Amino acid sequence: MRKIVIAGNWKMYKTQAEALEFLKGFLDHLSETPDNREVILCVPFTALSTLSKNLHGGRVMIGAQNVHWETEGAYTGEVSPLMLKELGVRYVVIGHSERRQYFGETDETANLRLKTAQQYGLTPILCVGESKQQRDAGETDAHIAQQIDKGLADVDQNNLIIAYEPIWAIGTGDTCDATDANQVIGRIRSQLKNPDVPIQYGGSVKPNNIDEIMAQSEIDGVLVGGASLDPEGFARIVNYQT
Ligand SMILES: O=C[C@H](O)COP(=O)(O)O
Repeated sequence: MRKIVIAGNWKMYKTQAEALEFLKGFLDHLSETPDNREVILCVPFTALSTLSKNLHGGRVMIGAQNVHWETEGAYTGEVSPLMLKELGVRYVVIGHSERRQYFGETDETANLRLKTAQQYGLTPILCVGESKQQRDAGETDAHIAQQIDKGLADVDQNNLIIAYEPIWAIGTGDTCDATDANQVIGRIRSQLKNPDVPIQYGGSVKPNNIDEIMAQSEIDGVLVGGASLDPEGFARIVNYQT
């Protein structure tokens, strides 16, 4: 059985104090859920240490939102996989569309980050997805196939999560139709060497659409942006009903 992975991506939100405040409310609202449901909070670098100390040994795990491909070096502003490991980080988001759009991330740099993350025992979450323009031009599958092909070159598919995030659905409230997302994810899976890689959907996931999204056969979890900032709402997403 493929595992289910529910991850929050806080992006550039929450100070340490706000992160602690979130945690109190979030843990209070989490119900007992099946063992195969992994829960991850991907938070800013500045909140990793605090969350790690306060979640130690619990069921909620910590993820970062980026990692450099070298262990150390003269790379001002970057953070290495060793630095993340030391803080108890287990997961790292790689190749998010916002990193591609604003910070020059490419399939090639995502590939370097993926390989180094795995080398240091981190599980990467590789983000892929098409723009509105690409979707309208009928280029969704070709674009994603290229992101997967280049991004996963020489990558171990036994320690990997993929997130399908149509760019036009991110932060817009314009969720991709669940059956449509299911089909795209099915086609991504058919391109993988390991069909058991968990594949998430991301893009305007909310407490009121999570049940429908998770009812789809190919969707193994969600990567949640805005709705993961609210403790009660994100707990509802984690506690989705089957
Ligand atoms: O990483 C998360 C995605 O960018 C989705 O963000 P959103 O849930 O705010 O649309």
